Amino acid sequence: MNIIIGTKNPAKIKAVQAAFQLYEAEFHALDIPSGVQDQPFSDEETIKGAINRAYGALAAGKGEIGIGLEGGVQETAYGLFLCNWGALVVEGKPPIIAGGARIPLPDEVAKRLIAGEELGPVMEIFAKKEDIRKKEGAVGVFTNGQVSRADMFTHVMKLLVGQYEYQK
Ligand SMILES: O=P(O)(O)OP(=O)(O)OP(=O)(O)OC[C@H]1O[C@@H](n2cnc3c(O)ncnc32)[C@H](O)[C@@H]1O
Ligand SMILES: [Mg+2]
Repeated sequence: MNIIIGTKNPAKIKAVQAAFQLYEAEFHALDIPSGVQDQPFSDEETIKGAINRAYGALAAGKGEIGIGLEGGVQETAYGLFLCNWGALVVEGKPPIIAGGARIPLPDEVAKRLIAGEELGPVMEIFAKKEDIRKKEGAVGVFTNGQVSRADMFTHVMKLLVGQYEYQK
């Protein structure tokens, strides 16, 4: 089975591979645009980005399954929360969707995003480290390394693969 992943971000690729580890699968990672803002600002926009990437991946690569994983933020009465969504698509069927764990962002980070900056670069300044989005992620930084971005996306991927198996 060929699985086309709509990103080259290693934290996301690792999560896809982990969730399909019992499958005889070949993975192909392609840079696919999300079709939404670089910094999605709601669950709905983030879901749309994940679905767009999953269908984009399926269309661009020759495979049976397309995967889209997208990170965003959602405003709430309790602050700006990280949100992450995934989509698994198979030709001719509606997308399978799953969401990831969420935590509030510190005010200092939230303010910069509300002012129009992107989380990736803001995290590099905040944590004084490069490539956080490809490694532990904001979720890893703000949970003291307890849950990395790959861990969080692995959970999303298990929710997707589990639904895919149930619906088969
Ligand atoms: O290459 P792609 O797949 O696009 O990976 P990405 O890291 O840009 O991830 P997203 O597009 O899904 O994330 C949307 C934005 O949020 C940032 N972001 C999301 N989650 C993050 C995290 O855990 N740590 C740091 N930046 C994050 C990311 O850099 C983007 O600015
Ligand atoms: Mg991106």
